[in-house]
Amino acid sequence: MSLSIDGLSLSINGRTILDQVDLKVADGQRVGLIGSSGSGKSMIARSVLGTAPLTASLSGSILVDGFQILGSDDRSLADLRGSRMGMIFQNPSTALNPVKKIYSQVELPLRRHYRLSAQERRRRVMEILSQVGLDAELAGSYPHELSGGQQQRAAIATALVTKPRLILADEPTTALDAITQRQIVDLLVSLVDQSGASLLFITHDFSVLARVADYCYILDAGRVVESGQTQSILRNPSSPQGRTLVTAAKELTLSADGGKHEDD
Ligand SMILES: Nc1ncnc2c1ncn2[C@@H]1O[C@H](COP(=O)(O)OP(=O)(O)OP(=O)(O)O)[C@@H](O)[C@H]1O
Repeated sequence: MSLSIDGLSLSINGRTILDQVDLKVADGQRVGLIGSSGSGKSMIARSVLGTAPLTASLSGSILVDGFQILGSDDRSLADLRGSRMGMIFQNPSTALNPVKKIYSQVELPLRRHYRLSAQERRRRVMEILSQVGLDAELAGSYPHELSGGQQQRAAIATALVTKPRLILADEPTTALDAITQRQIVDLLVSLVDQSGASLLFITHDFSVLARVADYCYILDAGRVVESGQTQSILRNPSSPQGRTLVTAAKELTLSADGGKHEDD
């Protein structure tokens, strides 16, 4: 499912938060949105989902598969979110309901948005749990009984159980350790590729982004300051913000390698 954002501006109480943002995700494409903290990345995701703060005033256009999000009624937006768009957030422990077992959380979007028998729902829930690498017996667990990585797998299962055609992932690995981070990123990429869905992946870390997206947009203070092929931006960023983010990713990689460099 394609996403086309054109001239999106958003302000709250007269303060500009997004300024004429243009961003495209083609059907089946994986695109990255990268920027420092507070640059407006989550506000773009919230605008696409139709969940920007009530005090926000928005202008421009957001088309999801040709459907105009801006100005749409709550009912249509809720239907779109529940069935055709999937959202994965940074912190799985806040995305999951602490008093509900994993099975019923993953099942909920199916109950809400599809007319399926209990048996059909069960088949789909167990299928997606297996695809995200969670043992069937964990379906009966509460979120606090799972590790951070398992919680994020459960959150991914909840987001993907309805087979959405557009997935928004907002820093889905930031709360995880480096090894789990890599496993979750690779899992997400393989699930997205298998399903043929489109992905907008939000991060502040180029080393994560490079594993996910061939094309990316750099956001700074609510404006897109650079966009292009991820590898070419990594080699030769043209904006000062791009240079800062690329340098930070290289320093992180170097310290993770104990100071070794690719060319060593
Ligand atoms: N409900 C709100 N009311 C007013 N301002 C808000 C609200 N939510 C976010 N903002 C402001 O909007 C700007 C963009 O925030 P946003 O969360 O989109 O940034 P971000 O790039 O996702 O940051 P991070 O990487 O830290 O999550 C920030 O200056 C933030 O303070």
